[in-house]
Amino acid sequence: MLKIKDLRKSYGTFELNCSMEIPAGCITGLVGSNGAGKSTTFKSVLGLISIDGGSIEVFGKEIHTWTKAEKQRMGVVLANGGFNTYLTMKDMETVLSRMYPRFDRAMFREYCRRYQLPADKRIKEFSTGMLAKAKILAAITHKADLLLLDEPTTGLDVLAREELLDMLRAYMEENEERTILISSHISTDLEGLCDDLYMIDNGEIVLHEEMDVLLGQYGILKVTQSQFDAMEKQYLLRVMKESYGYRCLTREKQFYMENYPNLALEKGNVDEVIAMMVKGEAI
Ligand SMILES: Nc1ncnc2c1ncn2[C@@H]1O[C@H](COP(=O)(O)OP(=O)(O)OP(=O)(O)O)[C@@H](O)[C@H]1O
Repeated sequence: MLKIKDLRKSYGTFELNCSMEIPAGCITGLVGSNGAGKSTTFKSVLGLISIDGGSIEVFGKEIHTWTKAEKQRMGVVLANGGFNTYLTMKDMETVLSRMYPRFDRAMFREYCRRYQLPADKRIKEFSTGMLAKAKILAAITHKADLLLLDEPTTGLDVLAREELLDMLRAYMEENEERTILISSHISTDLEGLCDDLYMIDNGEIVLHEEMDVLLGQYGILKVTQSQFDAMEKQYLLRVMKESYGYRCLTREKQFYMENYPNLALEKGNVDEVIAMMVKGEAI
């Protein structure tokens, strides 16, 4: 559905260099800290910035060959901008219905009602959470095949985030070919939503893993110096020195559970895996 190959973009000392494949029918997450390159990746895919190299293919076509038809098949939320806040939701309904043949007016109105988004108030007067919801509505109500969502949950409280994630799940269930690429720095959002996860750090993809594998097979070992010296290290991805000895990230939790039952082993969540991938040393 979306293929990014050796995408390069430099801003001064920052260099983005990434490859990703987003398969149809999947929700893929892109997680990374502030300034890691998430928005730059999204803007590149959308052709909003010029790139320094690499190729980007959506629906089997390179971005420079896209026509209106390809653009209409995408729904987008940008972290910053990309949204005319002088409009009201009523104006937005008119704009979207003109832009997109598949715009679902009934769905738009139903969600405006459910989210208590007033029809006649300018969007620039909305609260942060209301704006986030309005952006999502604009992205999903034209039945897009591919959603590109850059930090869509920013500014939402816990309940509103859950609502939004449920909305995305429902969106996927309507058609099994639908595809989402979503970025967030709230990893719990991605844990419960995504099938696949990319981690980006300082412009580079440092990990690509299926979510089930990440949550099921990754583990954090906390070991003393002597335990570390004695243990098998071939299944360790990263190691970090700690006051008690070492913290180690493994992708083979089961191996250590079976062979070293006395070692302290924790299930790794996405945040811990990210921290280890970024701050730990490769072994
Ligand atoms: N227009 C620009 N001009 C100069 N530097 C830029 C520009 N846009 C982005 N950058 C730089 O590129 C790097 C990556 O920024 P980007 O916005 O892609 O990160 P991000 O992962 O989306 O971060 P955040 O989570 O904070 O939104 C940063 O160092 C940023 O300062």
